[in-house]
Amino acid sequence: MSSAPLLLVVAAALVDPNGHVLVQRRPPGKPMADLWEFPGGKVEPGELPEAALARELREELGVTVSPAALVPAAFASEALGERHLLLLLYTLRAWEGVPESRHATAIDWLRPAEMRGLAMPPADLPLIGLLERLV
Ligand SMILES: Nc1nc2c([nH]c(=O)n2[C@@H]2O[C@H](COP(=O)(O)OP(=O)(O)OP(=O)(O)O)[C@@H](O)[C@H]2O)c(=O)[nH]1
Repeated sequence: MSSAPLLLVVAAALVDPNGHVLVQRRPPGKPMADLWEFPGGKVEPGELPEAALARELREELGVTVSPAALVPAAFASEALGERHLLLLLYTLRAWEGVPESRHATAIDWLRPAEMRGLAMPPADLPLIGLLERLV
């Protein structure tokens, strides 16, 4: 049986009242540079997933989020180099502040169907179809 250390990543689909979802473009110099992704990041040791995601959304977008507002939506499980990525995707419909790109080179609001034309990490591709049904 093969084994690889798990990398636990949390990400959010911020959904606006028109059913558009925020995506952001990864900056150059990071793995998967220039691909579009959902905001989020790694869960640090000892951190709860929802607290980690609220922290990432504050750092990356400058918004304040209640962990209780994060609704589990879907997950992806995908080999990532020598590790194995477990990506937990939440939906979020309420936050405080106006999202701005503090880390990403760009942000955009798209319907899930419109994401099919975007360059996104392989783990995200199956999540688009799931989001289409949820948003
Ligand atoms: N945030 C996010 N990460 C994703 C997505 N899809 C996906 O494969 N990943 C991968 O999950 C990992 C998350 O790492 P990250 O670099 O965003 O995490 P982080 O903010 O904690 O980064 P840091 O190490 O610079 O502090 C990366 O390998 C990234 O490519 C996604 O939609 N959103």
